[in-house]
Amino acid sequence: MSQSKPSAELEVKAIQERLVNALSDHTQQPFYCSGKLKVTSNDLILYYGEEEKASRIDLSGPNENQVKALADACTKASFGMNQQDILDETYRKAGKIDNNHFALNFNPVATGLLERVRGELLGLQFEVPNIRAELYKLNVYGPGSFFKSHVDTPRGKEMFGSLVVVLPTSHEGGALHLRHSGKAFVYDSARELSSKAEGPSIGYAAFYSDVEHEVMEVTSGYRITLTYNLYFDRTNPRPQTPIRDETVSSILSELLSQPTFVPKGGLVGFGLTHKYPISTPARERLRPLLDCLKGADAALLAVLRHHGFDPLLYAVYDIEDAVVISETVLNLQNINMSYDDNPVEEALNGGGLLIERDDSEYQESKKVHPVKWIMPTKRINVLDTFYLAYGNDASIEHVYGDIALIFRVGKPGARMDTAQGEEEGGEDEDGDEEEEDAMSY
Ligand SMILES: O=C(O)CCC(=O)C(=O)O
Ligand SMILES: [Fe+2]
Repeated sequence: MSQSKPSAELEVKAIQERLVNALSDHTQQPFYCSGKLKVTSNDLILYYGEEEKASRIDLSGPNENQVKALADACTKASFGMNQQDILDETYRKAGKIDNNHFALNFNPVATGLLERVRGELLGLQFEVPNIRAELYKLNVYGPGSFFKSHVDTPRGKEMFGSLVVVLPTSHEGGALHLRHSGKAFVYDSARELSSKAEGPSIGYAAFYSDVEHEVMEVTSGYRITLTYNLYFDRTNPRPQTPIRDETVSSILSELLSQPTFVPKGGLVGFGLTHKYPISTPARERLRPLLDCLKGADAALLAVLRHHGFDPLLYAVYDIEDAVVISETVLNLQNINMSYDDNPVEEALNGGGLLIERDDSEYQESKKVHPVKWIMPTKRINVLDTFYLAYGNDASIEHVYGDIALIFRVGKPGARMDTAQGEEEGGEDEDGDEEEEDAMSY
């Protein structure tokens, strides 16, 4: 039965690796879905205009003059940069009509498109939440139009993605390039819609909000799109008993049964696969985002809860020689970096918990609460805190941040006994109270 220490450690490492691989199977789950949907000509009648008298165009077979008139009725589309609305045709060249100035019969619920996106994008292996789509804009990409690489500006915590509907007007070019976690996909709407043999169809692509995307230049014709923001729908609650992932679950059990895995009890952390919208200004609690996790992250949460753990979301900050985690977003911009200030202390006073410090004095004083990382998180640099460079619209409400799911385990054999769990650093009588505060919900 007894294992020598090095081989026990190797075994723990191997189990951890298997756990990461099982979770990355979920990451293989597509970050997008796309396709073609048959519609009726009635779905494609568009009315638009800002004045009393609206124009009408049948997008299932418009003539050139009609499309040109629609393009002329558009205003220039802007994009968000550093929380400002910017008009810059070297970055985005396209026309737009805001959703109060047009009406189209097409309905993503009635046509079954939303249900299709829900199944294809959110997957069927585990809890699939209800979703709703909010019409955002109509865009016209004429010859020479494009939209360079960006991520869409999140509008609220429940927003998890975007849906682009491409209407069946002839065009060439204008392919949508999608990139996420080192993977790329191209949705070529021109090709998707080139065959009109089966009657009118629309093309669609839906993707998670943290997916970088780009519309290549339209070389001829007009690419006309509707964009929708996709939200989790809280008014229709998610199922109470999430379907958990058996493989991830059994590897986690195996890991927790290893006596050399977090032998004194302590914190265990997983960096998340997706990015999530974080409210600004700071001090926003991250906990409500637990209901909005996507893909592999949602699968992980379901498994941890099934095991009886109650993980929380933390922002992870690199500050000087320390790493601090916080359950609220820290207002790091207010932390003055001048030499007589102590930014680490300030972060800790602001509710942070110290998890690493390259200072032996600290290690000895047991103020460090180490996290055993199963999946490392992308660390946030103190100077560029949660920050959005390019979006599709300016927003001061939400920006994207990297966060981690962290939970406490007890000693081997008593993993759920977290109240008596000691830090890896050793016994800590008075430190416990302080740490309970920081970890309290
Ligand atoms: O038209 C598309 O395919 C994407 C448009 C887009 O990225 C946006 O409007 O933010
Ligand atoms: Fe976009």
